[in-house]
Amino acid sequence: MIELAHVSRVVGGRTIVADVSLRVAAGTILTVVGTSGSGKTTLLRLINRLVEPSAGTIRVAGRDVRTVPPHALRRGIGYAIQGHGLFPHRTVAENIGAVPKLLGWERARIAARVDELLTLFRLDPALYRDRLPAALSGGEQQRIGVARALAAEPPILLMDEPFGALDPIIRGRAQDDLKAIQQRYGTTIVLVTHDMNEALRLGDRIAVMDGGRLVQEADPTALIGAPATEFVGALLGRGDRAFQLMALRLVDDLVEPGPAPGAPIPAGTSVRDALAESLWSQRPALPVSRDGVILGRVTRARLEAQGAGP
Ligand SMILES: Nc1ncnc2c1ncn2[C@@H]1O[C@H](COP(=O)(O)OP(=O)(O)OP(=O)(O)O)[C@@H](O)[C@H]1O
Repeated sequence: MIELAHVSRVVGGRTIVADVSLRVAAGTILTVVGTSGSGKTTLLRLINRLVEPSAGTIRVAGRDVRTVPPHALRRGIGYAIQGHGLFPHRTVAENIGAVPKLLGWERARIAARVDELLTLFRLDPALYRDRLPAALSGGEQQRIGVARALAAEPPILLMDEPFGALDPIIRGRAQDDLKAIQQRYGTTIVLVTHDMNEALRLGDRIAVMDGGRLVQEADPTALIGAPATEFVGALLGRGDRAFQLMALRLVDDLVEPGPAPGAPIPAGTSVRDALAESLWSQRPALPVSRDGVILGRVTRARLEAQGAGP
């Protein structure tokens, strides 16, 4: 668990993080959004002691971070940043294996972990293991940066715009991969992003920063349904909120008995994608299947109702 209590950071007389208190429960994802310069990166860097607070207390797994030497603290906290920060003269395998090597892992264990992570990020180990960062695309470098942060299976992962340079398709996949990894290892993640849809999709909870202050911290449905301030509403984009809600919900709970024409959509499809398919294919009801078996149908009326406000 990560706990911030009344944390501030003042630089040159300017308050860049102002009296922030929040908790990130173990095994959950907190996404941090806000305008440029609102203090998001600083908040992240306070957690692994890349910068020190001017006031307040930060606890990681119950320990005040001031009592833990920074290098020891950072061994248990993965850090992935935009621009990835890869070592240019080391291969992909050496980059990913850097922290495990520091921790004294055996070579075979490091090699196995490198291959496991490359596979997880859909990069063929045989093709990528021995390349230098310069021989990778920007998106590949970014994925290696995230793989490196995950290498020693840290219980906590701090991520600063980790998917910023990725195209929308790879970005969507990288988000899915991150969710899968997080669920598999029970990692606690704090992720800074400019992208509200990314924040809603990944966050168990979302923190909204404005001018160094934490203006709201809530789960995605509560944030969309009841933005605390005008600023949060504007950041969400009022015109999108029905669709944002629909993107969070799955068709699975809306399936009813009965027939529907055409190709089925798989269980696990979001309400938003199902509605889009219903509109596009001009079908007022769609069959829903799981593993090739038809479960029933979902009607457009039921899909539409999911976009209603509180
Ligand atoms: N060492 C420093 N000295 C002076 N000002 C700083 C320092 N570090 C950060 N700031 C200022 O503090 C504010 C918050 O910076 P921070 O990087 O945390 O914002 P951010 O929300 O992550 O912004 P962005 O989304 O643009 O990356 C900015 O106005 C920045 O210029």
